[in-house]
Amino acid sequence: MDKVLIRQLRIDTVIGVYEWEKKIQQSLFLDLDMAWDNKAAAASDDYQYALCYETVSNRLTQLVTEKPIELIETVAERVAECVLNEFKVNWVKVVVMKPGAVPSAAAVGVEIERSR
Ligand SMILES: Nc1nc2c(c(=O)[nH]1)N=C([C@H](O)[C@@H](O)CO)CN2
Repeated sequence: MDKVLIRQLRIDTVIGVYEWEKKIQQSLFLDLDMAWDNKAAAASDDYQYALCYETVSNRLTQLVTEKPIELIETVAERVAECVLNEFKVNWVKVVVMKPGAVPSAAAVGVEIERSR
């Protein structure tokens, strides 16, 4: 299966369940695997057939920062829903990592796969 990938997309936003977290911005890091047939884009060398990782990244940054969210599970679900519905992707894997949330861990996170 062909894919378009986004790695370590940093999004600074209000995220967390605790009161102190609602007053600060923290970084999330997103990895996305998006099923996409890359043959047409490669054969034609034409951008119109490509799934634009820049457009997706910008949209996801807007989506995640538009209002405070408590759980990273919610972030992952909203991101997956957006990619499936707005970009006509049929399958997506989303990893959301929150570095620093557990001081003794490099990062903690969630991973989901969704399809339509
Ligand atoms: N499964 C989850 N567990 C926790 C979350 C979360 O989003 N998903 N969030 C927190 C706190 O916000 C934490 O990150 C503060 O350090 C705790 N557990």
